[in-house]
Amino acid sequence: MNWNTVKNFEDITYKKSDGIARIAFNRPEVRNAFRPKTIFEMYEAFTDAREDNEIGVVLLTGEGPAADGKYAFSSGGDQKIRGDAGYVGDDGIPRLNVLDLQKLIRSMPKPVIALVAGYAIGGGHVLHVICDLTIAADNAVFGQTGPKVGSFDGGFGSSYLASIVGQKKAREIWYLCRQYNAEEAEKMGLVNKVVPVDQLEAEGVQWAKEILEKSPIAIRCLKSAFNADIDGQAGIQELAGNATLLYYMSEEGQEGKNAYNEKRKPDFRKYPWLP
Ligand SMILES: CC(C)(COP(=O)(O)OP(=O)(O)OC[C@H]1O[C@@H](n2cnc3c(N)ncnc32)[C@H](O)[C@@H]1OP(=O)(O)O)[C@@H](O)C(=O)NCCC(=O)NCCSC(=O)CCC(=O)c1ccccc1C(=O)O
Repeated sequence: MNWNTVKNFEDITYKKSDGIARIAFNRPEVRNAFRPKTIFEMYEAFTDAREDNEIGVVLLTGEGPAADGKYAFSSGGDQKIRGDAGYVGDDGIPRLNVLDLQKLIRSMPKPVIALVAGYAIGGGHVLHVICDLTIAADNAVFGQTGPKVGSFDGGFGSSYLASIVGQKKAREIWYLCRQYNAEEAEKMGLVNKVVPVDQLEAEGVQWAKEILEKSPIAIRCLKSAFNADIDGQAGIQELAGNATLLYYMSEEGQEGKNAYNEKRKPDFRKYPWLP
């Protein structure tokens, strides 16, 4: 892929090519742990990818390997800058802003594919769970550490995880804080495919290209439909937003707007009441 850098950030890399955005954690020396700045940069890149009409799929990954040869997707919140009420950045304010990123990935109307090489641990694990699809390298390691380090994710990180791997397995993952290899992850339905680490990006690009051949509106409606059942009112809002979008695009919907602007009564009688 001939990636073009969109913008130079400190904690992430952000590139685009041919309908695909590639966003990566870039703190390999701490296994791509994230601090508030990392998440602000991620949020900016994801927002740009969402707004760009040319982009249909986002790949989320981690730069690596580190100097010691090890890979990481992300090891979660940076414990070295964790204060008494959250992760503390240069402004001294404690935050859990990864929750905003989770919501953006979940609700943006484009598929996000996690490409996991090495560790996907803690809040890093939760982020791959939230992505639409996950492709793992054969060296990938998955797990939650919350109850070991004084943290937990009672939102998507537990309930959505349980809807993927089942209640028993999700409780095992959180209560025992074990690590699972790529083969085990594939067996429990946590990842879509496992490939050799040197083929990870090519595989992700191939999956993205296959999606790009499909109908954008069909894919966005499917994403919100898959989300709707466990996202409550927010899920219904997303799904209904797509119905409104399609209605706006119809002649019937436009008749209402045109009649208002032309100061006349709308003529909806010409549209059928379909069975
Ligand atoms: C990932 C490991 C298993 C890798 O082990 P190993 O290969 O042996 O490497 P190390 O020598 O341990 O690490 C190398 C180097 O990196 C530093 N480092 C690694 N991870 C972190 C980290 N998370 N924070 C800070 N620094 C890290 C490590 O200290 C080493 O540097 P030195 O200079 O040599 O010290 C292993 O590293 C490991 O277990 N890491 C910790 C994993 C972890 O516990 N992560 C935090 C989980 S909690 C969390 O992520 C909360 C997230 C959150 O914000 C949240 C809040 C509210 C609701 C939901 C969430 C959410 O979950 O998203």
